[in-house]
Parts: sequence; structure tokens; C-alpha cells
Amino acid sequence: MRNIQTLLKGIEFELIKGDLNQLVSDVQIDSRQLTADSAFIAIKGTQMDAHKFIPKAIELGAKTIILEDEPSDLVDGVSYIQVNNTSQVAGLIASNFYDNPSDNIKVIAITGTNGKTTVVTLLQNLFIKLGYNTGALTTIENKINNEVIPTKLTTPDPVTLQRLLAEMVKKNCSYCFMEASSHAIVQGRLSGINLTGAIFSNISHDHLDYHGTMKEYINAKKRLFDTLPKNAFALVNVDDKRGPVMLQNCKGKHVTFGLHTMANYKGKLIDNTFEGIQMDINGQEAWFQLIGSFNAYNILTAYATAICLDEEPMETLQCLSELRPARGRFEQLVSKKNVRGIIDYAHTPDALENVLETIKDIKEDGENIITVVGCGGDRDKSKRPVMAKTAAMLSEKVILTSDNPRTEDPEVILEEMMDGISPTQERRTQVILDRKEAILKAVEMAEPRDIILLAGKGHETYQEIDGVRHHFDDKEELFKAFHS
Ligand SMILES: CC(=O)N[C@H]1[C@@H](OP(=O)(O)OP(=O)(O)OC[C@H]2O[C@@H](n3ccc(=O)[nH]c3=O)[C@H](O)[C@@H]2O)O[C@H](CO)[C@@H](O)[C@@H]1O[C@H](C)C(=O)N[C@@H](C)C(=O)N[C@H](CCC(=O)O)C(=O)O
Ligand SMILES: Nc1ncnc2c1ncn2[C@@H]1O[C@H](COP(=O)(O)OP(=O)(O)OP(=O)(O)O)[C@@H](O)[C@H]1O
Repeated sequence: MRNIQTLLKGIEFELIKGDLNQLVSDVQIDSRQLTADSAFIAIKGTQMDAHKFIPKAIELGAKTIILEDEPSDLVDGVSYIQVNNTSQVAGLIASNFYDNPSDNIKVIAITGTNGKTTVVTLLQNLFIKLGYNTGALTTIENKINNEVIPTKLTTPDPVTLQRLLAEMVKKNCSYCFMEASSHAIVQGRLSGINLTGAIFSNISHDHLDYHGTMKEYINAKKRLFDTLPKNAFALVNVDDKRGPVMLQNCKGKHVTFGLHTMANYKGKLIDNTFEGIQMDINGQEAWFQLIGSFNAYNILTAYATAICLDEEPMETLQCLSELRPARGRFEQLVSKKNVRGIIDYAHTPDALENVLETIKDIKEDGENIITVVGCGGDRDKSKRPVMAKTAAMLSEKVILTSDNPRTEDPEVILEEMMDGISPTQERRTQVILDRKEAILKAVEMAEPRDIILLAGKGHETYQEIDGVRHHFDDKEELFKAFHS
């Protein structure tokens, strides 16, 4: 139990009614999770205004309400605390509730359109190999050492985030590596975290449905750097022209990396095969088991982060070279007929282009690429024709199919994807609504040495149709198709 005063440390507030010594058993932003004596933080969200749940919260036993708008009806025995922006202080309140966990664990957050999950996974595995207890928060899952905690979000909500950090501290973790999505940054989910480092991977077209313009999207990422403390490091990719932008007005220690630009950490790709990549990092050559030139960036990022955290360069390289790809990130299966299947989470135009360019770089002449790809429903519609066009430009054959239509009509999504296909590309493009059938068709069409790319789902084990998640796993389906 904590008293309200403790929860409000460092926050500007006004006590409308009640007692600051009142004890609080838990902090919640969702009325559905409330238990007796919890504090309820009423957030004005993108869908609804949680102020309307305040009566319900009190009914469920909440005696502390943190809100923006003063309610007309004030209940006796309940403390009402008014703040400017509940969404932006929820993390701070939760941090105070959990004893400011990020003072006792080094938290490193990565933002950027692509590469976040890969880098966080690499870093967690690297630091476990280096002998540390380590936590990781990713789109795939949250982890405390080897314990897996399922998640639906890339960056957890502010209260869950602080609870996870507190749990990591309890389990003696020295580090937490986490993804910071642009949604999370804008919504203040990271508030209350005392960051040790922030990383910028790259930026390209994504999430414009939420941010509106590219400028706003870039600004969202930049906010992570604008609020960085002086003793934290700001590690950015200077091959991306927005890298230096992230560092403008950033108080943290500026550190750069790049493959093509002068940087503190300079990498060079030497060899790129289906078995792995060889690269030079600051004059030291090493072999890594991750595939694709874009992974040269991810390895360089992980290396640079480890050195920023005072690890020894040779040991870091040795451990990095032992690491394998994350689930659904360029995972490969080869059939008896010698057809190579690649499962990759590429679900943005840029990531799709990257993965296809990577395959083209590595493959031999005469080996054809068959791409199976779809676009999600209820998400950025503008990327649909672009992704179809990218697939058609960089593959010999394309099968457009479903990828989480959610509440949208999958046929309409596919029609919008088809808008990106030119009349000449139409001849080598098929539309197969059912993803399982699309995979079977790709396998049936493939000749020995051909390459099938299943793009977009990666690690996901579901297909969301009409709001219901049905079990679906690209790797499982490909394995069955290869063995049927
Ligand atoms: C659009 C968006 O980002 N929404 C996130 C946001 O919720 P919201 O503002 O929309 O919430 P809302 O539904 O309007 O509800 C407002 C408030 O009422 C509360 N509520 C609601 C119902 C109720 O009965 N009682 C109650 O108290 C809710 O808990 C919330 O605090 O804040 C919530 C708490 O942090 C998030 O869970 C929620 O993520 C939703 C589920 C989501 O799907 N978000 C996606 C878009 C997202 O955040 N994705 C990024 C990754 C993007 C990427 O890189 O691909 C991520 O970090 O995962
Ligand atoms: N450094 C990189 N630069 C460009 N593309 C990359 C990079 N790393 C990975 N990719 C591509 O982007 C896809 C997604 O990678 P990853 O999951 O690591 O990114 P992410 O930023 O976590 O994305 P999300 O938040 O959507 O999960 C990969 O499958 C790969 O095709």
C-alpha cells in the first residue's frame, strides 16, 4: 500500500476533494482491472473518455480518482486529484507506486520504423550470454530472463510497463531492452522511465493513419530523444537522414553508427549469403548468423549499444556471432524439392522492399521469387497498393492474400492492393483470399531452387477476422505444404 502523496511525487496536481494520506493498493488505467482501494486514472483515449467510467470505478472499490475534468458529482470517502493530462502522468504515477524501478535497472529504448524487435531480441540474448539477468519488451513477447509474458502491444501501457520493470528489478535484472513505438511515445507510455539510452534505427512510411503526416511521425520518434537525460546515451543511425535530426537539442551523449557514413561505429558488409553475413565493425571482421544486409545495421546497433554500456568489444563480437535470428524474422525452411521458404514479418512497404532486395542480393540467377503477401484491415490503407507494387516489382510471381483483415472486408483490401499492380504485372499476380490456400499454391508453383517469401505475419500465430483471432502460423502452414 502507498499513500496518494507518494504517488504524486514530481507531478503538478490539485486535490479537489479527499485526503492525500489515503492508501492505495494498486494503480489502474482500465476500470475493468480495478480492485478495492485501487487508484483509477481516467484517460481521454483515442476511442473513449474514461471519465465516464469513474462511477463504475468507485462502485468497484476505487477510493482515489486521478482525472482531468472535475466531475459534477463528488462521492464522500473518495479522493479526487486533478492533473493537466492523465495520459502523460500515468507512467509517473505508476513509477512512484512501484518505487521508481527504472532507478534500479538500466532501461534502453529503441525507436524507428524497422529493426526494433530484432535489435531488442539481439540485445537481450547478447546480455544473457554476457552473464546478466535481462528483461526485454518486444512486439513478439515480453521477457524476464527466459520467462515469457505474452503481450498484444509493442510497448505496454504505462502501468503494465512500470509493473514489468518492477518485476525485472525483483528478479535482479541489470538491463531492460525495450521497443518504443511512436504510438507509445505520443501517448506518454514511457513517462516515469529514467532511460539509460535511446536508439534510433530508421524511419520510413508507416502509421500515417495515426500520426497524420510524416512530419508528425518523425516528431513522435524525436520526442524520445528530446526528453533524454544528460547522462544517457543517444545512439542513432546516421545513414538515415533523420538520424541527425533525432540528435538536435538532445541533451544525452551523442553516439552515431552507419554503414555508409562516417560514424563512431562504422560497419561494412563483406559477404551476404543464405547462411549469414560477414562484416567489419570498426576494423574487426566477424561472421554472424543473421541473414540480410539490413541485419548488418541491427548487429552494428547491438554492438554499439553494448560498448556504450561498457562491454568488452571482442567478447561482444564473439557472443553476437553465436546468436540466431528472432522468430519470424527471415526464418527459413527448405523443402525436399529444394525450394527455399522464408518467413518474414515485413509488413511495411519499406520492410518488404528490404527483404526482397536482400533475397535478390543473395540468390543466384535463374532462381525465382514467389511472394505471398497481404495487408492488414483497420490500418493505414495507403500502404496497400504500395506493398503490392513492391512485391510485383521485386518478385517473379506474386500471390496477394489476407493478413488480419480485422473488421474490414478482405476482398476490398485485396482490391485496394490490386490498384498498385500494373496491367503487365497482372499476368504474374494471383489473388487468393485464404492465406493457407495461397501458401499451398506458392509451394505448388515453385520449381527446385525457387524462393517463396511469406511476408507480413512473421511470428504471429493468428489471423484476425471480424475481430476474432483464429490460429494461423505461416511457418506451420509452410512446413505442412512442403511435406504434403
Ligand atoms: C490507438 C492506440 O494506440 N490505443 C492505445 C491507447 O488506448 P486508447 O487511447 O485508444 O484507449 P480508449 O479505448 O480510447 O480508452 C480510453 C481509456 O479508457 C479506459 N477504459 C476503456 C474501457 C473500459 O471499459 N474502461 C476503461 O477504463 C482504457 O483503459 C483507456 O485508458 O492506450 C492504451 C493503453 O496504453 C492501449 O492499450 C491502446 O492500444 C490499442 C489496444 C492498440 O491497438 N494500439 C496499437 C495501435 C498500438 O499502440 N500499437 C503500437 C505499435 C505500432 C507498431 O509499431 O506497429 C504499440 O506500441 O503496440
Ligand atoms: N534495420 C533494418 N532496416 C530496415 N529493415 C529492417 C531492419 N531490420 C529489420 N528490417 C525488416 O523489417 C521487418 C521487421 O523487423 P522488426 O520486427 O525487427 O522491426 P520492428 O521495428 O520491431 O517492427 P514492428 O514494431 O512492426 O514489429 C523485418 O522482418 C525485416 O524485413
